[in-house]
Amino acid sequence: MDRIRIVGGNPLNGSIPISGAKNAALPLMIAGLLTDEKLVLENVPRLADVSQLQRILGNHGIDITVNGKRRGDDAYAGQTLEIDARVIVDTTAPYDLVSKMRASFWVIAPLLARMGEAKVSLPGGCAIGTRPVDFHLDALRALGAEIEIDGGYVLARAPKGLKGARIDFPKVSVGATHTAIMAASLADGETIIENAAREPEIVDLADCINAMGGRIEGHGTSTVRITGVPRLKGARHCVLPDRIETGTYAMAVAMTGGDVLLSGARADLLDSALDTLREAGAEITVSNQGLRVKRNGAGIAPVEVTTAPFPGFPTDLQAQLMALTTRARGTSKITETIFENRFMHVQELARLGANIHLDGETATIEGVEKLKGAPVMATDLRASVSLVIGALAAEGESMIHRVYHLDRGFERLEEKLSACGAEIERIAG
Ligand SMILES: CC(=O)N[C@H]1[C@@H](OP(=O)(O)OP(=O)(O)OC[C@H]2O[C@@H](n3ccc(=O)[nH]c3=O)[C@H](O)[C@@H]2O)O[C@H](CO)[C@@H](O)[C@@H]1O
Ligand SMILES: C=C(OP(=O)(O)O)C(=O)O
Repeated sequence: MDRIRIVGGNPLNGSIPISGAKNAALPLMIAGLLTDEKLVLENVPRLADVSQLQRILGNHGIDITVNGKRRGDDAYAGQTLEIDARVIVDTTAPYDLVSKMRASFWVIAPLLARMGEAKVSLPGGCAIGTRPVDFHLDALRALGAEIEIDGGYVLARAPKGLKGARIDFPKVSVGATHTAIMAASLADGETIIENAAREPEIVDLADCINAMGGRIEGHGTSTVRITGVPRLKGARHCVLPDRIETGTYAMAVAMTGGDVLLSGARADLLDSALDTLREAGAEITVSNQGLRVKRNGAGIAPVEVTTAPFPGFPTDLQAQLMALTTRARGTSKITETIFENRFMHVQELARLGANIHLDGETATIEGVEKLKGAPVMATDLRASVSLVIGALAAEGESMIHRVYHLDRGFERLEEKLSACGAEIERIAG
């Protein structure tokens, strides 16, 4: 398994290109199953999760043509995927594939909507929590699907098609909102989704489906109205920039000091996370090139944050913020409300010298003067990058093990950071 070696202490200066968003690219690729025409997706990031989903879609008989860089593209340009789901040869998504990439469970929606049936493995457990799919299944039942669970698989049937309905989620769920929007887009009649997730990736999916001939309104608010159409056509859509990658690198600069342009980043996608970063002492200026992040001189100020669905502080930036606060001038508090086990980075940050106390869903972080490099282990996607942030500021050498977690959601991380002066290298092994 690859490792990443970092020698901390260098400030970050220069420019980091922000890739297309993993959490937008995945539902957009799945939406390709909604039409028998070509869906062309631009600015798709080169990530392990994207490759895994390509394999899963291939299992359904979907052709995906990958166009790499075109003449004039810079080294970091995203890839273009042409998704051709003209023929769906298999409506089963097997355990060995779904268990590797949870979001692939969402194929249940287009398979059911287009083929009238789907047999999809339950995704199984995950490091950060139980992550059930009951809200997804309740939404599909509301749309008229017969749902049965047998042998770890969800057997869904709608031989007469899906019917528009009212869906009221008891709790905000990004994935269940994606599932409901995709299924309702081809249902007969009108669907109203209440307590819908408002994440920018939901908006990106709905905009894409509308470009395919869908009729979705209110996306980005808690109430989404969908008028089903008999079929959807092909379209061309550009994946929006990754707000979590943006926030991650902004926190890295805030941690090490320096001055970096996050090119292609969009401030409107970060909302409360930008406020928190500024409160912590980062200077952030917005331009049409992206976000410029600086931290010179004055240290890191402590913050108190509670994660929440968009537009609240994103749970996917919680681990990164914790790394930043380990060197704040005072005591910070971070409360995680979305997932029940998303503090696994705490023990690893402590190996770097951090002083963190856990009490249920709240972490109290006493800022320390300095961190010291050490061998540490990645436990999940965002925890892994919080260790990178800690190591970038720690004295001496750190070795981060199990970086396959990192490769799920951060494209060319070591290249992007070393281009800004970090002493970082990947050691194959
Ligand atoms: C590929 C992708 O986009 N992943 C994101 C998506 O994950 P995902 O869509 O899996 O997360 P959800 O928004 O669904 O989860 C929110 C909470 O609802 C619970 N829940 C969810 C569904 C369900 O049927 N029943 C249920 O109880 C979950 O256990 C969790 O406690 O949103 C999360 C919350 O913003 C992000 O951290 C993930 O990066
Ligand atoms: C939890 C995440 O992703 P996933 O839902 O794919 O596990 C994430 O992107 O932080």
